[in-house]
Amino acid sequence: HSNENLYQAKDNLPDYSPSKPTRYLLYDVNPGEGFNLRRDVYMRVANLVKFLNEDEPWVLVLPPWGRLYHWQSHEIPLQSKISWKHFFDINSLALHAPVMEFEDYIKAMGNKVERLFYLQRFKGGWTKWEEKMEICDCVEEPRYHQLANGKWRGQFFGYEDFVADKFDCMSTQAYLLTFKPFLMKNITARSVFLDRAESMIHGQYSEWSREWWTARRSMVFAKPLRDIGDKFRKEFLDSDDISDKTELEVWTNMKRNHGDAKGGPYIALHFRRKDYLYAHGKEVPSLEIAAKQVLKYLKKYNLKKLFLATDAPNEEAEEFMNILKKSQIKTYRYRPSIDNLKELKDGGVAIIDQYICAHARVFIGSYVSTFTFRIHEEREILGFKQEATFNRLCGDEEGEECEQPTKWDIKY
Ligand SMILES: C[C@@H]1O[C@H](OP(=O)(O)OP(=O)(O)OC[C@H]2O[C@@H](n3cnc4c(=O)[nH]c(N)nc43)[C@H](O)[C@@H]2O)[C@@H](O)[C@H](O)[C@@H]1O
Repeated sequence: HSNENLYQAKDNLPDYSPSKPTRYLLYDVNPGEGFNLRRDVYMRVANLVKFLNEDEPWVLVLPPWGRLYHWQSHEIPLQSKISWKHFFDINSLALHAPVMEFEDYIKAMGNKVERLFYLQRFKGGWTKWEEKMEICDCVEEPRYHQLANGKWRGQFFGYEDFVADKFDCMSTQAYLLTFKPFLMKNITARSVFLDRAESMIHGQYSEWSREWWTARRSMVFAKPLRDIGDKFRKEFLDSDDISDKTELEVWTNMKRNHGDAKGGPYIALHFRRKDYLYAHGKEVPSLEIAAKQVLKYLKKYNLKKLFLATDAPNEEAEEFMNILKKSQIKTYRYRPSIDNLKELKDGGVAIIDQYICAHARVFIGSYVSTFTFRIHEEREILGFKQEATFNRLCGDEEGEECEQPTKWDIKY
């Protein structure tokens, strides 16, 4: 492992037998999926690589970010080929499983992968759950095509020269651990690409939540994004880690109890709008009713400031803030300049929003939004009381007593 671009925590890795060369696992996700579901898929693939490393040296190649449906800022150039270090702290990821950026993989192994598998369902679906996987005909038209030279081309994150030597569709209905014997025994390729990796199932959550949380805890946000979040907290929200009791440690040493964290003197709201109005209309309140609910929380916790994270168009956000203003509530939003936006990109801004939400005294989220879920988890890691975290806005028709989010306990 002399490659300096391979981030790995040395004391986290077993002694490899020198006879086993490093193998590489690459993956991608259904193009329609958003940023925060992709983060969940990462946790599964990272755990697969972690378990592979118990027997063989494997490195997880991080799929570049880009071309996500929700990244709609047109003021900045096409957002693609963004490396992971832009959003996450790579050294923290590497304390969980060996990882490397895609660009570094290309430098080491060239513009190709040996085997490419397109994960798909079984034809005809299933009636009873049983674990199985099988290389077979493609159920749907795959998003890869063969070139005259026999190699396979596909989207590959916008890397136009990248190819696969061999392509197969593979029907799977399996937990991630079942992929381990397949990768170790059934195939010998040094590099393997799993597309549609979201179909890989983590494992039964009750038994597996510790493993899931370990991977989750390693997903620390990149330092420059945390710094911007901290600056905003200090400047506008009277919030800092010492008074809020939210100091970060290296995640492997960090273990907090519910109630250890206090949070800054503000309430944070993640108000998902746009496509959510169509996808979950019943559970998304009108601006008026949302403001009413927020006021109730502010009163209950005796707070005056609201931090608003939202994907709403600007005019809609302004309208919402004006409603609250009538009740003397000042609402803050993180709004980067165009230059900052160019640097941070939509994904960086989303993370700063999540980071600030994670540090609030009380958080209110949006119904079944993975953006909200990742904030819940961040707050579990920091050690907030659960009643300060697992709250959501209720839809107008649902009434104020609507069912609140499931408490997703951190496990160490
Ligand atoms: C309806 C479904 O919603 C699912 O989204 P959901 O789980 O909320 O969460 P995500 O998968 O992250 O997708 C939502 C995206 O919208 C932007 N976004 C949403 N809320 C905010 C916010 O408060 N601040 C900022 N800065 N950006 C926000 C951001 O780019 C984020 O990644 C999608 O994954 C599905 O594909 C589908 O569209």
